Amino acid sequence: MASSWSQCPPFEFSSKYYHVAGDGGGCVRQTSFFGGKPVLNQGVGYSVILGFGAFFAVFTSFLVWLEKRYVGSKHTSEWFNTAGRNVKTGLIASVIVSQWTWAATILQSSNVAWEYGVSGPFWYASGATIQVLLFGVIAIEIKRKAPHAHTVCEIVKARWGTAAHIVFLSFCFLTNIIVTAMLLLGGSAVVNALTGVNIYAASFLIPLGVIVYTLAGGLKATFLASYIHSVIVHVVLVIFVYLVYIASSELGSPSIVYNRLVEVASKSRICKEPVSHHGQSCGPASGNYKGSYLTMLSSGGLVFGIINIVGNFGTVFVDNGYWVSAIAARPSSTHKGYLLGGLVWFAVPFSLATSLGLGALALDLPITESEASRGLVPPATAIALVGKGGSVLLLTMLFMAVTSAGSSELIAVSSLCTYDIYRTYINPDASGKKILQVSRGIILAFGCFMGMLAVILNKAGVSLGWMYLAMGVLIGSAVIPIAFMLLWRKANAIGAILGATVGCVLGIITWLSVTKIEYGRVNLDTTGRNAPMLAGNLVSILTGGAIHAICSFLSPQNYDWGTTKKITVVEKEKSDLPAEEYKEEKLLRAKAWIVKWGVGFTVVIVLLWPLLTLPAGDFSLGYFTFWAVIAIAWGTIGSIAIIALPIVESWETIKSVILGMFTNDRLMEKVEEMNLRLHTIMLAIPESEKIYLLEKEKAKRQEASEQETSISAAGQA
Ligand SMILES: NC(N)=O
Repeated sequence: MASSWSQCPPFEFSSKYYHVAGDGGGCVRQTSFFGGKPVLNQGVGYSVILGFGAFFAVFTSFLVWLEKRYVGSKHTSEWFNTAGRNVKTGLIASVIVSQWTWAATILQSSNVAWEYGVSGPFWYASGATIQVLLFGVIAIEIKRKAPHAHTVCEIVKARWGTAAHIVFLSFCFLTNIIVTAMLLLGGSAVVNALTGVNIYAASFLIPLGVIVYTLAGGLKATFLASYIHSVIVHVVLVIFVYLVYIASSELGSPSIVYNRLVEVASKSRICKEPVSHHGQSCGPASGNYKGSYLTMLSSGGLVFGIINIVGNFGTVFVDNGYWVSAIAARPSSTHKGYLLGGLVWFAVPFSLATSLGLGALALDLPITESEASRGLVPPATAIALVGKGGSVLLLTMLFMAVTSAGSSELIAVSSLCTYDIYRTYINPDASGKKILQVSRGIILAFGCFMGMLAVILNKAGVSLGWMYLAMGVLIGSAVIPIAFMLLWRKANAIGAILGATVGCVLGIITWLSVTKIEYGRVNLDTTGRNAPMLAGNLVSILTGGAIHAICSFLSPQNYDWGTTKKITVVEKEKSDLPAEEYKEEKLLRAKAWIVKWGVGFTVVIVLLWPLLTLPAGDFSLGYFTFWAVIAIAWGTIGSIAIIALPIVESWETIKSVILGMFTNDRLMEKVEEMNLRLHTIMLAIPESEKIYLLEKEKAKRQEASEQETSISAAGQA
């Protein structure tokens, strides 16, 4: 610790980031953390991008083949786009977690921790969890009111007609483009900063492996890959959380982190040039109670929280990916999958940013505003704590997040193009084979487009942080109309169209006007500030909903979901699902369950929890330790649940695949052929089935009585 503030370095623990100027210019802080120099060589960068990409392409395609070979799934267009509508709770939860874990979840959450302190990770996590919990209600309504739909826009068209279909299709595509852009902006910036791989090359190469496995296996492939990605993300998450709060020699306990956070935010700290530079963290946090990083009383944190809530409603409710996952879920698993997925996902930004984001402040790293906005806070902390190993871990985690969320975006766009454009407007009688061909063509085309988009945005200087705040202004207006579609029978088409379009235009006008009034000029920097973003986000979502509500009250539709129930499947197949899965009473019970728990947890995490923290003001050491323990426990328990549950639930399938793999293939073929012959014989002779069942029963009884005899003989001996 420094004995005096004028001393250089100001803190011994961060001495390597300061030096004394030779010309008597005093204490000088390093001007940036990365200084434009990568810590890893380009070979590591290409190995991660291409190596993991190739590995997942081969491995996931292999898993899909195993499923086809030993479980007997038929690879029809329905299977490709809906995964058989039979996916269980654990896998759905893991899919939700990996689909919702973006580059921003890992990077931007730590950026807001670095800006606002403890409130940043909290508002990031709570402000983006509630949408998933509440979407559970929509997911059950899909099962009740549009059980054969493939996309959200099919439901829009069935209920509100062609004009609304075109409007909402545009909003859905815009959402996919925004999310994809953020994935690649974050992914390419970190790969470039850590390894020096050209940012444009990274933008094109990251989606490559994803395209291959999504092409090969469709939705099921992305689900299987998502599970593996989730496992890796959670293992790395736990490693980082334990490093910061338990194991690292640089930090290693909540009390060290706490004391350092108090020291770096001290009012008496000198923050003039060159002891610190503009945009680096130094001294009290502006807008926070007593300038402390250890308080929930942060105006910046709260404003970010509100923007975050609005924007993320858009990227869940208007992203076809979440509709596709709900459609793929087994009806009895849907609501539980979304609740579990949401609660486990909370840990990713909360636990990770409470560790790596606060860690960056506690280590007094010389990160610049521009580095933070590009998502470089967590890699900086990872490097400061464990050197190159840390950067490889973070790179791996980020690659998993980008590729699994990217594959979900590919499927979301492909199903929209296939069912809502091709099957609706071009070839309504398309066969399953044709649908499959088109789905694959779109995946390839959108995959290439993803790369080009990232290049354009990187060239335009758009950062991940800017895009993250702007998303709600652009798509927020479509959220309430889309929710009304399945929840409110009075909601009419004209209100939905006006709400979404006028809300969006008003949101953009407000955003740019507030920027001009507040800062005098409109550019990427000023439009990215909190006040204009807050105004634009709120106007967009609220006017969208208000316009739709007013129009619907004036001219209610009084809809009975008759046309949405008539949406047809392409290939009619015998489903493995028992008919009672779709029984109305069962689905109503599931709806009541998710309303209770989804709304309950929403109230707890966006109202109760923050309100209860207010009396704490500036956290004491004990309070912060409790906070850190929650972050550690949530991260650990969530990780165990998301890793173990899908395996436990699918254990029978895994066993039969393993058995199949280790049994002679030719033998399996013979058994299958014999089975087919016997089946044909039984069909031809109806009594044979009855005789077979009687014989089976007789054999069972005989076996049981033989066992009893041998047990009593053993007892007598
Ligand atoms: N998925 C998000 N908002 O990180």
